[in-house]
Amino acid sequence: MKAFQDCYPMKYAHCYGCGRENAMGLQLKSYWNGVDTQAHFTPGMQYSGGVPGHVYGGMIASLLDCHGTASAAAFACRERGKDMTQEANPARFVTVSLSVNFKRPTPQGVELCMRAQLLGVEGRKVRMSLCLLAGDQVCATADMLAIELLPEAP
Ligand SMILES: CCCCCCCCCCCC(=O)SCCNC(=O)CCNC(=O)[C@H](O)C(C)(C)COP(=O)(O)OP(=O)(O)OC[C@H]1O[C@@H](n2cnc3c(N)ncnc32)[C@H](O)[C@@H]1OP(=O)(O)O
Repeated sequence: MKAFQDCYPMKYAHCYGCGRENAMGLQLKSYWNGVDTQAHFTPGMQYSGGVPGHVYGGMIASLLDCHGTASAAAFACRERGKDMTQEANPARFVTVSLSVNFKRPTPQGVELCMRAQLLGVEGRKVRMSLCLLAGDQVCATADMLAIELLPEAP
């Protein structure tokens, strides 16, 4: 299965969190999971928060952010009757609003799962509900609004 991020046009494939062209980045990969989407990632031990053994909150937000923008593109394509992974030049979305609710400490050394659920598509705007799990524990949830870049965007 092809990851959404592997379909990004080259000029938008340099994101620290999910760009396939960023060798120093996290290179997050997102996929369909039924009608929703998901991604998996295990942060390195250097991404600790204030207490050893727990993941830094900025990393949690980054994982939700990058899974969200990729999911926005996939959801919007689907709403338009297309499959993002079959598109030569799919739309690229960016985050304009991300509200993270940290529910409980996120353990280190565990594979994390990020999921996105579509709330609605309105023109260039995609609203989603996201969550981050460690095993079956929901550690964080988020509401996100992503906007489709115009073709003339830099
Ligand atoms: C980034 C460069 C490439 C970068 C490409 C790299 C992609 C990497 C993505 C990785 C994930 C990220 O971290 S993204 C990085 C963090 N995000 C950013 O840097 C985004 C910064 N913002 C922008 O560049 C701009 O605001 C855009 C491109 C998103 C939108 O500008 P625009 O194209 O001129 O569109 P604009 O008319 O302003 O807005 C379109 C519609 O969205 C609504 N809208 C706009 N902002 C908001 C908002 N904060 N909250 C609610 N609604 C909003 C407007 O009311 C309007 O609704 P209506 O009137 O139509 O109803």
